Amino acid sequence: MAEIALHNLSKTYDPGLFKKKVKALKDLSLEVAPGEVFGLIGPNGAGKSTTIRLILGLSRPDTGKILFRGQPPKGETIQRETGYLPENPYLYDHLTLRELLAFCGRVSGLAPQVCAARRDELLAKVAMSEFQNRPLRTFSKGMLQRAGICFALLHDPSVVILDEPMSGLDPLGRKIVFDLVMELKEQGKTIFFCSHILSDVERLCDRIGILVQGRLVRELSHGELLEQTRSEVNLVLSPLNEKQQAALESGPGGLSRRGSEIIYSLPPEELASAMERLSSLDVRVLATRGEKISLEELFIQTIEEHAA
Ligand SMILES: Nc1ncnc2c1ncn2[C@@H]1O[C@H](COP(=O)(O)OP(=O)(O)OP(=O)(O)O)[C@@H](O)[C@H]1O
Repeated sequence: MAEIALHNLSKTYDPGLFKKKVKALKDLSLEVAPGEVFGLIGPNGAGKSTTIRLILGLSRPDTGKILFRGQPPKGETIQRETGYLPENPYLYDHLTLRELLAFCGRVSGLAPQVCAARRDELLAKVAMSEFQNRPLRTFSKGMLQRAGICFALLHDPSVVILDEPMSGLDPLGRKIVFDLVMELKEQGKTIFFCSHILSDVERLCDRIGILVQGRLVRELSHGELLEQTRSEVNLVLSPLNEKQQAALESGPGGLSRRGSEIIYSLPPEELASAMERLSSLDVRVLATRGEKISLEELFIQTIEEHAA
């Protein structure tokens, strides 16, 4: 049974009189299995945070349903079972980090000794032990992010939902959080996260969904991603006439357009014969691109294909 199942969710925001309604999600369906790491990626405004808010019951869908372990989620189940890091954690400014975590432990019903042990462990992991007695209003963006991570994980939730966990972190902070998420994955936690840092998504996720303008336009398992991003030579070609295009389309490799560029993609072993074919067709190669399609390129291709 799926840990989280979203069935045909739609969500429209109505910003008020004379303002255009925003269709943030359109018929979104996806499932996250227990112990799976699911990465939802998409351009700004694609609907990622909206999806998270719906999963957590912080906002209601217009249509569709959400199931948590096969049941409509109840507030206390979500609170107990999930840990949530929002995109911009809003934490109580006047508390110190230590006070915040003590408060969080009490609300979650943790015994004081358990809470103290979890607090010390998490603070050490995100390298924040030395700042625990400082009020949160004195924290930088990256420090708040690390504090938010401790807040989300203190009660040892089985499902972890992270909205841009690397936001505002320096390279060392990013590595710390990356390692922490990897550790959660190894512990078998179910993780749902959104990030614009695609190299992290690629390394951490068992499955990736690409959201464009509120629609899930592509879903890939890690294996499918490796297959998609296998080695490939991308040649940027001079403009093609119909005859040249037809000749190239009938041979190995694929033609696609990226912006104004015409790209001819083929496996490296086909390169020599392709160059001969291009020369005989009088097609010029303007540039040769990276030999591996990165998730970044796949992401941009997908957005260009689906953006209206
Ligand atoms: N409370 C709101 N009222 C009106 N429109 C909203 C509201 N919240 C989000 N939106 C709109 O819904 C769409 C989806 O927003 P959402 O925050 O889910 O996108 P996102 O994918 O998380 O973007 P980002 O990557 O920039 O964080 C956007 O067009 C946004 O402007």
